[in-house]
Amino acid sequence: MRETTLLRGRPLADDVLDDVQTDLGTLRAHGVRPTLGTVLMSDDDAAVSFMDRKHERCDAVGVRTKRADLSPDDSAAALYDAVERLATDDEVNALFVQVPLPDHVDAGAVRARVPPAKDIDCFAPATLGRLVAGDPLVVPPTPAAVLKLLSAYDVETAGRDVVVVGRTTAICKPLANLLLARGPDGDATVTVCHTATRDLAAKTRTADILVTAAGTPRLVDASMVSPGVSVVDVSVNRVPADTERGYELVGDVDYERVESVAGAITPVPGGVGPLTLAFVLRNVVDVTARQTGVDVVDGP
Ligand SMILES: Nc1nc(=O)c2c([nH]1)NC[C@@H]1CN(c3ccc(C(=O)N[C@@H](CCC(=O)O)C(=O)O)cc3)C=[N+]21
Repeated sequence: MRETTLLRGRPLADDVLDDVQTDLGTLRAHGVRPTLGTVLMSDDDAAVSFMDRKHERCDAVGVRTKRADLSPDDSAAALYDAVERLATDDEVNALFVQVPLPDHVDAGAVRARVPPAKDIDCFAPATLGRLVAGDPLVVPPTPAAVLKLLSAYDVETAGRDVVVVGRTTAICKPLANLLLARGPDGDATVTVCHTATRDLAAKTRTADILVTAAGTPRLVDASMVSPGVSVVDVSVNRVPADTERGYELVGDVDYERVESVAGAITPVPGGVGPLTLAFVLRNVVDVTARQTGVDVVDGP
């Protein structure tokens, strides 16, 4: 009987957070306590909950936070102001703008206001550009989580065919570029699929490694993958269900059916999600260390 490897994110997240704690201790010894500024412009339950979780995590490890929450009906100018305030606040080391933003705001105008030195998500054009150029200042939390899962479970990327389903600037574009880069965690042949892709199944079947970040429950069924594929399901979709919370969390992959075909697969929840959160903290520590000139273990 072939065993499918479960690509669990939680134990890896604990390891990342252990290092973060060590490095926060080092920063404290130098009189530095990082502050994360966050911006949210959504009243979607999942978006608010992700933001709450980030702040809880920061509180738990002693990272200060400044939180700007806006209503999706607020003006674009109110958003630019909120970003500008955190960008120019000397107490704020790290800045995180949660996406998606409402359609009536110019995302480019928001990106332009994020100082590269405070950027933990490659949200500013300069930090995303550096990543694409092969010289990243930071690696965004979700792509970092995907690469960590692959390397920790010895899923080789070099020379292998990776199919990414989704084309977001926050996740898929940086991830595809990192997988494409020369060197460890890279050297892959990368195909990026999206809503206009013809015959998605024909593409996903070519994958040695399939990464889904489309936000569409049950998009990928067992007929769409080849035996032995390593599946990293990034999406954490809430679907209505007869549970206490009124919903359950599922990825883009039909887990029950695909699991029996795959060689390795992430659980949802408990896969990429917890590790993403840990890398938010990792990046807060790294940008703070860089700004203050303190050497930390995993620093830049
Ligand atoms: N600029 C930006 N960067 C992001 O990385 C980003 C974003 N915007 N917007 C919103 C989405 C959502 N997201 C999640 C991260 C972790 C969990 C997570 O930890 N999920 C747990 C379960 C959570 C639960 O139980 O509700 C898990 O997968 O095990 C969920 C969702 C990051 N996002």
